[in-house]
Amino acid sequence: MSRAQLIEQIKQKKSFLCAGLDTDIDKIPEFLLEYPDPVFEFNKRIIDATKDLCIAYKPNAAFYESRGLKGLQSLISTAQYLPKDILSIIDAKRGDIGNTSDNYAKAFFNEETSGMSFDAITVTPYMGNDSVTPYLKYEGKWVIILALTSSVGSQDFQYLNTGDGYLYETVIQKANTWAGADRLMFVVGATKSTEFTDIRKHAPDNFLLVPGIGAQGGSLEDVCKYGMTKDCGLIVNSSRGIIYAGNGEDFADAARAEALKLQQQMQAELERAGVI
Ligand SMILES: O=C(O)c1cc(=O)[nH]c(=O)n1[C@@H]1O[C@H](COP(=O)(O)O)[C@@H](O)[C@H]1O
Repeated sequence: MSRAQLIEQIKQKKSFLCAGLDTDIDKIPEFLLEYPDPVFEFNKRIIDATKDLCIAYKPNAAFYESRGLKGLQSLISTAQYLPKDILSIIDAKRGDIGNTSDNYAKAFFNEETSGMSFDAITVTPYMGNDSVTPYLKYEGKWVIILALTSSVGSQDFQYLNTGDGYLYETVIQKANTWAGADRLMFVVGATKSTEFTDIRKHAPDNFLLVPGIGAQGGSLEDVCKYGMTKDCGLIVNSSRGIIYAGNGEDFADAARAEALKLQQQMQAELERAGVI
């Protein structure tokens, strides 16, 4: 998906909401366990109920890989079911030497070999340039680099002072020499809202994938105040807050109600910033 198509989706839906499909088989409503693939059935109903409100979906690979072959099948079915006009992000947080990254890229971007063709992948920057460029060989696909995460452990490395600012700032500056804002995004946790001003100095045009609202305590209002650009520039994720909003037969309606609340707040922020 191109940057222009992403921005068009945001304007059309008046939303920059990403629903995180962190689907845990132990947390889904019990009646779904009778279906041949309960996790896919859950995802399918969540997608159907929220697709007019979301501009992205982000399955987190861990929740699928932990179930072995069955989990992989749920992920492949989900990847194939996701609407083509909505940004699909595989949250895999990969990072390795070039030929290994080539294979991670094949796994998530090459439908012919793996059955999956996501639009974007989350990548850790620790191994540098040659660990990231293999993903960029795929025309039209996005790399989303971890910059400043929502985790408490972000203090351990990301805030190390390099003598020229924090390490996360170096990550953003360096990565922006590998590709443009039409191919690269950065992950910045919603719990880091005051740092968004700094981040925008290094990444004025990049879209930022922002997890950490809801369950992790980040504020949507602050993220928008410090991080929104004229093109919106934000994709804000909520996983547990949406998908586990309900636990009965009507779980998809409950998920929709939560997504709608977020979309309405997002619409107000987009109007305030003059994006729409
Ligand atoms: O890359 C991510 O998406 C990510 C980065 C980060 O800094 N913090 C973070 O929570 N995430 C992911 O975002 C999702 C957050 O889920 P909830 O806290 O349930 O909304 C999970 O899939 C996390 O793995």
